[in-house]
Amino acid sequence: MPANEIKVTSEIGRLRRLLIHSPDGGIGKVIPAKFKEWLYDDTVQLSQMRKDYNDYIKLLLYFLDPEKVELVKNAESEGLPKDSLQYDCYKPDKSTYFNSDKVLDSQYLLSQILHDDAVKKQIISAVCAWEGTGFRTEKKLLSIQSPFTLAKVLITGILHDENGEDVYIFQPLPNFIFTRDIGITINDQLLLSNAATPARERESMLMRFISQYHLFKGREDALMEVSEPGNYFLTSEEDQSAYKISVEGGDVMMIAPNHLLVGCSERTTAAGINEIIHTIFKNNKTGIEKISVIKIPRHRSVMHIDTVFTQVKRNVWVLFGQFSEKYDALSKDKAFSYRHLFLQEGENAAQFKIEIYRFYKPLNVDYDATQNYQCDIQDRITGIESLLHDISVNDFNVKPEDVKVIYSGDGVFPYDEREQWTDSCNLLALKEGVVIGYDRNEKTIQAFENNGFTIYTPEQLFELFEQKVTSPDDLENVLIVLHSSELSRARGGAHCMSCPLLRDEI
Ligand SMILES: NC(=[NH2+])NCCC[C@H](N)C(=O)O
Repeated sequence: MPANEIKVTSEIGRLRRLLIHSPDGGIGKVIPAKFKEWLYDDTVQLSQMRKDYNDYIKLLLYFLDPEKVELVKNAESEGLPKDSLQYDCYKPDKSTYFNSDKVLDSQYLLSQILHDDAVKKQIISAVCAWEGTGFRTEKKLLSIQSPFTLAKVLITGILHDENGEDVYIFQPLPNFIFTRDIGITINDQLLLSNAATPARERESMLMRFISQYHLFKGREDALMEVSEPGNYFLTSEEDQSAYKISVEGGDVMMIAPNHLLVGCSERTTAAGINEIIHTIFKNNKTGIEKISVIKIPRHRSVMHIDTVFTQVKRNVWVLFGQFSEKYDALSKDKAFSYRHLFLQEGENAAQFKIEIYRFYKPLNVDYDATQNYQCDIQDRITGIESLLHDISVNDFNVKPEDVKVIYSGDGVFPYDEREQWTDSCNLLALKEGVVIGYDRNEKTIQAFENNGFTIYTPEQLFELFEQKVTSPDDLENVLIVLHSSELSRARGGAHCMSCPLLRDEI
């Protein structure tokens, strides 16, 4: 596998390379007054979160880069109990960092590109301009010699000053652990995010640099961006809010080689989706021929579609049952311009109304030559289960009677809602049928057991791997449950904490 190979054509093919970010010091500085703005709902005990996240990394290494497992095991056993040094092997700025080319930390990649002086200047000016800092701060940043330290400062916003004290120079990025949201691999192309809120805009910016100067170096034309048109600033405030473009990766799923799912949500706007549809259909290299758009309520509890459902196997899904079509009474079709499609019916989250539309790539049309091409909505799908059935049957050749939907909290109120809130529906597939979730979602876990899945904690699995009782290749129908009391407080699960770069084809 070449060290820079990037290609994803499904949500469940065996995972080979991904981008993550270990919880950094910025998370330990989140304060209640900033919850709303920084998209947190609670403070987090950083030390515990790190321990639980390290299990996640170790698990990823067992599956993706087993040679590095020895390294982290040795480092862990050398450290004294409770000695934080034992965890240094997980930190991208330490000399003992595990440094895998399959489990990549965005902070490490950032430090790599900061070795180049011209890139360093460009990134510092961009970040300082964006954060509105003065020239003094810019000079201070330029004077930091170690790229590893600088990468950390650019992410945490915390500088260790001359007196040895931590000072804020700009806001931290406590959501950078959710690498899912900053970019989406579509075949061998990358769609960059355009964050919905200022709290995450610096993340989008850093990802732009990381992908341009590292992941896609020499292949920059594989990067897709969506942003407002140049004359956007001329439009009225009202139009600006209607045409505002934002796209976050939790709303985009590369579900099958020719099929993309896009959520219209609190974070991804209708105008953003309009741009995605055109950008993707114009780019033949994506291989995408159909795009299904799922409109969910604009509500914090379901900020992206991956908080509502994720795929487990070709024929198995996990879904938040309150969004089941059994609860829906869809209105009759109307004629629409899809740009306004999702804004028509008000944004009353309490209605919890799901709408699904499918767009097909126009055939025999020279997309480039056709300005303002309108692609037709060809299908309207009645609800999420119908969509999931359609994908299993038509994209994966599953027999209709074999499709299974497992519900959050086993579909029982109030567990469905409680567990959806702590990411019961947000699972990451390491391979088909082997997924990572959270241990706190007990009723959902029970539902998985009832459907023939075996449940393991990371420790149990590490033990079984060590004793060679089983191996990542042998596992089938398994839900691995991470300790989650702290991780879940940041409001994202394993799906959010991963940006897949390479998966085997299904
Ligand atoms: N793909 C996801 N569901 N990401 C979850 C992001 C959670 C983060 N606290 C935010 O509000 O932005």
